[in-house]
Amino acid sequence: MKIALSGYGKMGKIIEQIALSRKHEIVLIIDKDNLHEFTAENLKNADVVIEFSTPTSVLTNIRSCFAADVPIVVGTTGWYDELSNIKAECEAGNHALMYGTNFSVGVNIFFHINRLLAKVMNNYPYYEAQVEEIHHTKKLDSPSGTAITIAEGILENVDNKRGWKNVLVSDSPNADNETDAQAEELLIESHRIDSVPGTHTVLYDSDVDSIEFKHTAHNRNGFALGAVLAAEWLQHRKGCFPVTDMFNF
Ligand SMILES: NC(=O)C1=CN([C@@H]2O[C@H](COP(=O)(O)OP(=O)(O)OC[C@H]3O[C@@H](n4cnc5c(N)ncnc54)[C@H](OP(=O)(O)O)[C@@H]3O)[C@@H](O)[C@H]2O)C=CC1
Ligand SMILES: O=C(O)C1=N[C@H](C(=O)O)C[C@H](O)C1
Repeated sequence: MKIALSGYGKMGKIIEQIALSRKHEIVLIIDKDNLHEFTAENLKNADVVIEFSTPTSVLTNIRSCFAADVPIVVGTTGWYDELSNIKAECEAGNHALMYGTNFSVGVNIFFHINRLLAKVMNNYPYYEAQVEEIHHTKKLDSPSGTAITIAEGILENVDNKRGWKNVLVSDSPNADNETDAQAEELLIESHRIDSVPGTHTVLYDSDVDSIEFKHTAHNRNGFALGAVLAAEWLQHRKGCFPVTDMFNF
């Protein structure tokens, strides 16, 4: 498969290595310094684009792929307010797009079990639910896209929470990390610590005990492999697909 990379940062570079190891070819690499090469003419050489750039550039890049009618796998987070518009444009133009806050197989298993666990916990409302995410200090968005997906999985299955509220916790000893979250809001606590690839925890806390459900990424390889698997899955399809469509849970 001929792959174009949109975004050649931490993820783009690992995706390149994994794609090559799976015998794919990288035919175009777009990053901030060569955006003028993101043209329909250049995209003609690609079977699929894998997009891991920034929340402010992703929408333009998706639309460039639609204009060139090349399938696109979007890993970039922080743009989901626009998802319904992008879905409509994708379907109206008969294009192909797969999106996901997290492409790793382990996290997608976690998403599935998180929903099942929330269904069980709905019978025990004296457990207070909370989501916690820890990422590296270079991360641009907060909360993480993954934490939002986890929160949505809980909110769809419990009756005592309506919407989520994020607090970006400073780990400095003098910080005031108070939150004005209402009882019916699900709290998502974000922490930024040097070089953490991504840790997500769901907590259910009561007066007598707590239950913790946690996913820890040891590195970025799982995200990158998932993105390449998504490109292989999407290549000959049309439509707008969430990454969950790739799994049979
Ligand atoms: N869905 C998933 O499984 C995962 C999603 N992510 C998400 O992927 C995104 C990228 O993550 P990561 O690689 O760590 O971030 P990086 O900051 O390391 O990489 C982003 C790259 O995109 C470049 N860039 C800036 N503007 C454009 C543009 N207009 N078009 C193309 N590229 C551009 C940046 O250049 P410059 O640095 O010069 O600005 C940078 O090289 C984030 O949104 C992150 O949350 C990350 C991991 C897994
Ligand atoms: O920016 C990152 O690094 C990550 N972003 C994704 C997110 O926002 O959930 C996925 C992963 O956790 C790493």
